[in-house]
Amino acid sequence: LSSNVEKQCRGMSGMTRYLNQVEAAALDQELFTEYKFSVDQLMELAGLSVATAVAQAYPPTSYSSALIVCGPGNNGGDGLVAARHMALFGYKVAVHYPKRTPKPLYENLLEQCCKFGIHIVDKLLEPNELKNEYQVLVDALFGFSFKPPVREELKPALDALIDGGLPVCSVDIPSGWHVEDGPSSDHSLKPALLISLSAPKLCAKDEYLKGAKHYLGGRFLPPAIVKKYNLTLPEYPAQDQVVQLC
Ligand SMILES: NC(=O)C1=CN([C@@H]2O[C@H](COP(=O)(O)OP(=O)(O)OC[C@H]3O[C@@H](n4cnc5c(N)ncnc54)[C@H](O)[C@@H]3O)[C@@H](O)[C@H]2O)[C@H](O)CC1
Ligand SMILES: [K+]
Repeated sequence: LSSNVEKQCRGMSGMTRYLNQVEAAALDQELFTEYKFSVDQLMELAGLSVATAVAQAYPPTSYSSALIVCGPGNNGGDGLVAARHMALFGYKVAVHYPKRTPKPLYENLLEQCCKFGIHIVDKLLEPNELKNEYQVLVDALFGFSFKPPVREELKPALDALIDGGLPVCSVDIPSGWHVEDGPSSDHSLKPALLISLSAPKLCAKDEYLKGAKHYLGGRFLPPAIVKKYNLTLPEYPAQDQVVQLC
């Protein structure tokens, strides 16, 4: 880390207010009920910011082939959106989406992925073989609604992220981590990059991230929500969709 980034990082962790799980869900709900956003709107901005942060940290010129592991909820939806934008950014993109929720929102996003030439991988390679196909992984398995422990059916997807030996970019929450208490065992996911969406949750504290890069994205919060939740967020540079915290 350059000394500038270190200073910024230390400064951020001192001043940032991290959300707990209940606050993250309440803020999310308020955006839909009080501020009349649709899920699609926010998911598009969230997914675009994920793709942007991944491309800044792991550019397609060096990390040309990406696998995005998507879960059954909105975190997985962010992954499907990010996949499409990453394809536009020049990555060769594959998506693994083992547990699909039958809702038009996700079905449409998946259809768009197919139409953008994204390869849908039904059966994953063994974790030790992933390196032969991909250079970077995106973890869109679980977000702020995750309750440990991971159910059996999604363990292989999580193990691929943990044991793949590739840089993992986690969307909002490193999958398998407690939203507030961070990693639960020595075999927890160790992301190389976390993209917090709208505001960091407690598990994004430096003591848990241990040197991983940390970006904030999801630039869509109404000023009144920032005030109500007493959020202390960094300024996004100019028109950027992401800001690097660490
Ligand atoms: N306000 C924002 O910043 C926005 C964030 N977005 C993203 O949405 C997720 C939260 O989405 P949600 O649908 O509430 O939940 P998850 O995706 O975290 O997961 C729910 C999904 O997972 C299953 N599940 C939960 N626990 C387990 C378990 N132990 N084992 C297996 N499966 C589990 C559960 O059954 C559900 O199916 C947030 O993090 C952001 O990424 C929005 O995109 C936009 C607004
Ligand atoms: K995740």
